[in-house]
Order: sequence, then structure tokens, then C-alpha cells
Amino acid sequence: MQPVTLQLPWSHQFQFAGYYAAEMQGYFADEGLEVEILPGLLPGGNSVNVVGEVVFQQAEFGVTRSDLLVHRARGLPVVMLASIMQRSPAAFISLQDFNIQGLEDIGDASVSLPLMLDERGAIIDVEVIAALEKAGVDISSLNNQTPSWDLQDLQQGKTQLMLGFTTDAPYILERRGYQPRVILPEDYGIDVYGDLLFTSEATLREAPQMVAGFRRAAIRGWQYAFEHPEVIADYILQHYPPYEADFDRDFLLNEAMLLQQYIQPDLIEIGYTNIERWQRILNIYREIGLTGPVELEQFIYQVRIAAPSKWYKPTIAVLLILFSLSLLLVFRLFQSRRMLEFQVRYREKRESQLQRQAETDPLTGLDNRRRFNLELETLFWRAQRHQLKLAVILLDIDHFKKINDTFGHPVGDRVLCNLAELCRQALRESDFACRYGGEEFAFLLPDSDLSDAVAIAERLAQSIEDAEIITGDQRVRFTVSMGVAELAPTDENAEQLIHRADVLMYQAKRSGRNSIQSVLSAE
Ligand SMILES: Nc1nc2c(ncn2[C@@H]2O[C@H](COP(=O)(O)OP(=O)(O)OP(=O)(O)O)[C@@H](O)[C@H]2O)c(=O)[nH]1
Repeated sequence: MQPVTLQLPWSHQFQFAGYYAAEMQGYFADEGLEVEILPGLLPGGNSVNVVGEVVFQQAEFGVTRSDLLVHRARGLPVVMLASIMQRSPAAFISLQDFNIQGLEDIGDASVSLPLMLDERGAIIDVEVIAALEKAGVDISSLNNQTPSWDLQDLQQGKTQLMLGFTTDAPYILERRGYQPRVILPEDYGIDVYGDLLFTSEATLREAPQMVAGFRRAAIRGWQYAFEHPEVIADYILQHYPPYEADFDRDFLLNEAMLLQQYIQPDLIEIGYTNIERWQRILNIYREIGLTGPVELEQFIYQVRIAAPSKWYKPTIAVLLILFSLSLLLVFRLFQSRRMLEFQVRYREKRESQLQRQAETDPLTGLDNRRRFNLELETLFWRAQRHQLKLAVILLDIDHFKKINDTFGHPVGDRVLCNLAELCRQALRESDFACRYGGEEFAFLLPDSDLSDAVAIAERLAQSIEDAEIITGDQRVRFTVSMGVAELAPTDENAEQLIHRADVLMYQAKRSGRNSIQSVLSAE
């Protein structure tokens, strides 16, 4: 086995799935290669200069984007082996709140974009510079900081615009509860290839068979990765665990789905490159002065197919073409079906997750008021129609503001979580508990009348009385006020039932708190 190194430009993630798949499936081994796959972003935010590593032969292969063309124009002996992404997912990422709708709106907003040469003289991101130039932005007047690549800087408002991938940054921001805004270089006419696999002229000259084998194995790997995204996501997590906490299984599968738009595995042969398109990309970069001329024939690797000779050449060629076409057709059908199945399963799962999220209180994990109201409506009409019992308890923590003020908000949060747990324990499987508001909880008790509900409320009050939260050397205790009401035959709608429980809860507060009220007083 020949040891070789592949240098990635970023952390391990689905963006490089094909290479892990080639390793896992033994495609590299089939070519006699033992490949070390190195991440390009190290903990602490330091990034590796991929082009430098390959040119100085620290690694035989690297992955980068269309900046490779500019390096070539500047005389670096790099060769583009395969265009893995037909489009680039690199984009400007902002938040809706910052109101930067397009690059023209940047003004003096603080941005963190890779605009400078890095310490080894490599241009970090030509797409960004090209898009800004096309938008007519004066780069030298930007209020720009060195990129930290940390989305937290956006969340904290330290920066209002940064570079990110559409296949990961928006998803992470949304998951953290922010509303991202994405500005695409494509909107400014910068339509370029995304991730490219490349090597150096020296490596290609010294080991052309090895380079051909690596390319073949990588492309087979990519095909496998799109047919089995879940298998590869698990393989990444097991063998190349990303150090970013956000890069979990859901993240990787979401990335897998989004990457299809960029790699287009069901439309285009993976790795396909088109010299005319490279010419157009070169023209864009030349137009704005980023590069000079490039001999594209030298820059783009020519895939060589061994040629048969003599008289049977044409026959074999025709047979081969027919055979390949039918194989391709069968393969495409199979691949599209698998991908479709995966997408449907993934969407269904995501939708149910989103639905669940929209109905759950993130702090306590109980259902939220929205879910409660839906459940209340259903149970109310069912009980009315079939003359069933139904009771409601509204609960409010006493002097909760004082708990927050004395012990701090985090301790207040622990009280809420603790109370939620006690509620779960006190209620029956068929009962329904929700966080109704800040320090207010509500319970729906189907098939219970007033005395059943009061018994449950008393049991809950007792467990609350016994509970304590320990913080440092202090013990925090709390009490609650509850209003209990049962369905009356005269109730015309669910609101009337809730209203009675609410009035009773305030009655409990007025009567000195730490009590349960179930009978309306005559006030
Ligand atoms: N820690 C924490 N506090 C919250 C949360 N939601 C609401 N609160 C606080 O709950 C407190 C409710 O205060 P008030 O409405 O004055 O009620 P109270 O202090 O419980 O007084 P009474 O209900 O009259 O006994 C406010 O200080 C809110 O900031 C939360 O998620 N976590």
C-alpha cells in the first residue's frame, strides 16, 4: 500500500463525504493506496494553507475552490483533478436583524471577510473579492476585521457579515434560534465551481498511475456517499468526529441533502469539468484584475482512457458505449430512487422535529401553551359530546420574582425545571402538563372531576413542599398557588373552563398564596 495524504480545507463534515466513503469501502485500497485524510481547520480556529501543503508536497492531494486558478496564474504548479461541486456554496452570511439585504448595503457595518493575503501569500477567497468588486463595493473602505469563522460573532453582533457555506451556516444559526440572511456571489455574476480536488505537477509527473487511481477511488466514494448518506454520516461521527458541537448527525444529513444542489450527482457525472466554463471563470477573475492568463490545458487534468488498437477498435467502442449507456441508465434510476427515498424520509423526520419544537417549551421540555390549547379544544369537545369528566389546574409559583432576584436567573430556571419534573411525576399518563407562561403551568385532566383534580393538586403541592434546590451552601424552597376547575354542563367553550381556573388561582394568591382553591368565593 502506498501512503498518501489528502489535505482538506476545513473540519471533517459531509462536505468531504466522498473521501471517507472511498476509505470505508476500500476503494482507495483497491488502487493500492492508504490515504490519510487531514482536516484543514484546527481547534482554536487556525486554518491550514491547503495549496501550500500540496505545492510543497506535504500532501499529495488537496481540496480547495476556484482560488486554485488564481494560484496557477501566479505560477504555482497546481493541477485541477476533478470539479466535485459544480457550483460553489460559499456565500456571505448575515442575520435578518442587521438589515444587510445585499452587498451594496454594507456601508460602515462591521464585517469579517477573508480579503487579505494570508501569511504565506495565498489568497484566501477570490469569490468574495470578486463579488464585492462586481457589486461596486470599495474594499479598502470596508470596516473589516480578520475572520474568526465563528458564528457566535454574528450572534453577539461583533460582526454583521461573514463568509460561510450555505450548506452549513444557515442551518446552524437557525438551530440556535437566529434568522440568517444569505447573500450569494451568484447574484453578482460570480458563478464558479465549488470544491475541487487537486494535486501538484510534481506529484502528477512522478506518479501518474497513483494520481489516476486516487481520482477514480474518490469519485467512486462520492457516488457511494450520495447513495448511502446515513452510513457515511455515521462513519464520519465514528472515525472523524468533528470537534464542533454543532456537527451532529442531523447536521451532517442536512448537509448531505443540501450538497446535492452543488454536486448534482443525478445530473452530472461527479468530478466533471468543462474547459469553456473555466475560461469564463478565468475571464471574470481577469476582468477585475485578480489574475493574468492561464494555460487551461495545463491546469486541467486530462482523464486518460487506455485506447484499444487494430481493426476491432470501432466495434469495441460502439459496444462499450452501448454497455456504458445502459449501465449508466440503470445506475441513475437506482440512484435517483434511493436519493428520493432518503429525501422523503429526511423531510418527514425534520418536519416532525420542527413540529415538536414548535410545541415544546425549550427550558422544561413540557408542552407549550400552543400545544395545550390544541389539546384543550379536543378534550373539551369530546367531554361535552360524550358527557365525560374533565378538569383543569392552573398553577403559579409564588414570589418567583424574589427567587430570581435573590438567587439569580439560572437558579430560577432550575426551579422551573424541578417543578416540571414534579408535575410529570404527580400526573397520570393520560393527563396533560404544559408550561402556560413564565412561571405559570397548566394541567388538563381527562376523566377527572373536581375532587379527583383537587387530590392530584394536593399531592403535587406536597411534593413541592418537600422539594429544595441546592445552590452553593443555600437551599431554595418555593410554594405555589393553584386554581382547580371542572367542566360544567353549561360551559359553552373551553375558555370558560380555563377562565374559572384562572379566577380560582388568583383567589389562591389573594388568600395568602401556597394554597389550592376549587370553589369560587362570593366576591
Ligand atoms: N428564571 C426565570 N424567570 C422567569 C422565566 N419566565 C419568567 N420569569 C420571571 O418570573 C417572574 C414573575 O414575576 P411576577 O409576575 O411578579 O410574579 P411573582 O414574583 O411570582 O409573584 P406572585 O405570582 O404574585 O406570587 C418575573 O420576574 C419573570 O422575569 C424563566 O424562564 N426563567
